[in-house]
Amino acid sequence: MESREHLGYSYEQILQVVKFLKLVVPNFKPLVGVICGSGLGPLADSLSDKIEVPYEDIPLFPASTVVGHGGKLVFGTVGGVPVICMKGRFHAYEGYPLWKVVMPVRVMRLMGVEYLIVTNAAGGIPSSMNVGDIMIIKDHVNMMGMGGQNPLRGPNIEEFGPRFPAMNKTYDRALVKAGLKIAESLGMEDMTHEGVYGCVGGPNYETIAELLMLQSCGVDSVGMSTAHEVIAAGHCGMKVFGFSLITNKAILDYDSSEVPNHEEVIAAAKAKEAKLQGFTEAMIKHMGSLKNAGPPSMCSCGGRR
Ligand SMILES: O=P(O)(O)O[C@H]1O[C@H](CO)[C@@H](O)[C@H]1O
Ligand SMILES: Nc1nc2[nH]cnc2c(=O)[nH]1
Repeated sequence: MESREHLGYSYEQILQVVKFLKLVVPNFKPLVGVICGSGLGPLADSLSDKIEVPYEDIPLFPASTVVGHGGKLVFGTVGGVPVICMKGRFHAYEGYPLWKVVMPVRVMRLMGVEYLIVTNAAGGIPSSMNVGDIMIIKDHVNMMGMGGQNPLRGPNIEEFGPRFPAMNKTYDRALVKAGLKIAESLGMEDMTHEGVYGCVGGPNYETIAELLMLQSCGVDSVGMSTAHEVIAAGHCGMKVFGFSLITNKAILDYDSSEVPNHEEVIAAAKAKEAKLQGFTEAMIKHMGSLKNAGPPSMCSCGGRR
């Protein structure tokens, strides 16, 4: 029979990674997973009792190749809540197949993660969004997925979830509302929006015509990541919360002299480091309080571990 290895890791291979990590952090069961976007690695720095594991030491793990993405898993706690952070994510444009891009999400799930916080740097399309604002993600438009590039392509791993998972409940509504309230309580309401993330393949930034098309599709922030991780997380029954840091304003004017670049993306993230750390910490504590109030009812779309 033809080998199907090129279509993804098997469940056993992912278990192998989990077994390795459980030896490194015995008795550690993370409740919350955090994926740090471009320049957002410092979100992992506020963890207490940190244990850092470089990606290159982890069997089967890809390498981080993008500036502003470290390359380590960080284990620790925030207000007593056990957390695992990906300091550095993987993107399709780095040359990785999407099943490899999302492998760490599945590893997190098997480690015990129930809540996933995805973060990203993104271009802001509405004129009301300014550099340094955050946009809490209520939904996404996955341009890559609609074109057939999906992390769930290939043999379905039933242990994670069903062949045809629903996605309309994937960004947890209660967490979106809690995020808006928490932003307000931290005095961040003027810089906080709620909107739709658009995932494109990259690595080039968008043409003006592409941005106008995304705008007409209801996209508010645009980037080259996140949707894949969210699909994998939804498939295996995690509750997802996400936000974009608006690192640049989408250029919709043919006569503008501005051009987007990765240096401004990293600089915008650096400028908001402390605020974003505070916000993420508060979200993690909130998730911890939900857990203490009772087990989360997992989405019907998966989580059959
Ligand atoms: O989505 P993250 O990883 O935050 O990074 C965003 O910033 C980079 C481009 O500047 C791209 O990788 C884009 O996806
Ligand atoms: N595709 C895309 N990714 C980004 N990451 C940060 N800013 C942008 C942007 O404007 N477009």
